[in-house]
Amino acid sequence: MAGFAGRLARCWYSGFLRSPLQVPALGLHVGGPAMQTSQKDFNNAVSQLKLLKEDPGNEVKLKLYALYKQATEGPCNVPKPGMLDFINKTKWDAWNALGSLSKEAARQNYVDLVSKLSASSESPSPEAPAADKKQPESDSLVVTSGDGITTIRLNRPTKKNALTTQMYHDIIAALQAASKDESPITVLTGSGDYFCSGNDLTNFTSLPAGGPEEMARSSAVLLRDFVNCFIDFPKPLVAVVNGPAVGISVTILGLFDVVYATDRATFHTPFSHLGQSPEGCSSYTFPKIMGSSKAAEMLLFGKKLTAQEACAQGLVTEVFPDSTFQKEVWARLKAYSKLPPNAMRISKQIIRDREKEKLHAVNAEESNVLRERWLSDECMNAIASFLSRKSKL
Ligand SMILES: CCCC/C=C/CC(=O)SCCNC(=O)CCNC(=O)[C@H](O)C(C)(C)COP(=O)(O)OP(=O)(O)OC[C@H]1O[C@@H](n2cnc3c(N)ncnc32)[C@H](O)[C@@H]1OP(=O)(O)O
Repeated sequence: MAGFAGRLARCWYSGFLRSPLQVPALGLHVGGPAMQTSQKDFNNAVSQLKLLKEDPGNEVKLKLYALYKQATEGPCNVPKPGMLDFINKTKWDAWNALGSLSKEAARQNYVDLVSKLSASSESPSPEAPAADKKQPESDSLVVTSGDGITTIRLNRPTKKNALTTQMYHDIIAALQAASKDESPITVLTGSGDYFCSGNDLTNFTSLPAGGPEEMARSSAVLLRDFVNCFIDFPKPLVAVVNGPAVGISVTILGLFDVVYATDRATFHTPFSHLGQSPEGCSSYTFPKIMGSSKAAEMLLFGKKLTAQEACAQGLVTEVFPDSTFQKEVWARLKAYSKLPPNAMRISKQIIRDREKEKLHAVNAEESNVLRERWLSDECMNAIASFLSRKSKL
């Protein structure tokens, strides 16, 4: 795993797994023979955890961390980390939530959990779709060309195609390449049941050396560069919205030429819930597309639209039944891709050029405002709450 995704994974692993795996289980007060057995089982479980074939996910890792601390040190006895220290605060919350659970009970729970994980990693669930298992995390973006269409596919179905920092960079590179390639049409779509769940909220957990301010500054630059690519994209750009869309994956739709959606799709911009503010030029494009009060209901109050509502309000071009969505949409796009490419480009240029300067100014302003928002208590609390599994949209 490379780049930011790799750093992020290391960060979570070092946070949640290093203690149970690498710290020897010292300091346990071993009493009678029953407790010795428990101590031995616990040590075995600590070793067994290293052999797991699959990453158990952050929620489970957090549970393991808390039980390990409780089993080895007893009830949480360290000061609560500051609000900006997301990882350590989340870990502290999990440990503290175990209250006065005895060391013995924590050891037992830890052993039970590891044994459950070992059993399920040996016999994978028959219901799990084979495609999911084949998708390595490093292939988070897949770009293909054929039939006159370049397709940029978000490919993190197990995370609902949430956008990692690496993916923003990869999408920028893919759009730059697509703007110069042979295909007359470019498509953005998603793998699995979601189009995209927006910004990956764990992007904010790996603080750079410059601290939260540097994290906010570099994220604002990345956001601005990312959205600029959509503003400047010179060819017909089509969104094939294969499922629910959240956050930035909704706002950028205002910069697409055409948006096709399955009737399963929903469109959700919960910026206030997250202590954030609109991006993707939506503070300008949404009121223009759907009128100011409908836009306000989405951008201020986080109203989630169905595909039909989004279509009625002009954000979506056409809605298709989910059962025929892929077949109908791709057949139509293949036909459109045979139209004269220069005529399509020039028509897009006339439409877009009138707006370009304004869109760049809006993008720069939205990115600056978000830079401040990301440092606010409202935003920090919302992210910490999602990461500690206390909230979901
Ligand atoms: C640098 C540029 C910054 C631009 C800023 C943009 C702003 C935004 O985009 S705001 C929108 C941010 N997105 C969210 O707040 C969505 C958070 N996710 C959810 O509320 C839910 O996951 C869901 C409603 C999207 C789906 O719920 P469901 O029950 O169907 O599935 P889950 O079990 O929750 O998800 C599966 C898996 O995926 C992980 N995940 C989903 N979305 C995100 C996300 N945005 N960031 C990080 N991780 C996400 C979720 O944690 C699960 O992971 P585990 O299996 O490891 O638990």
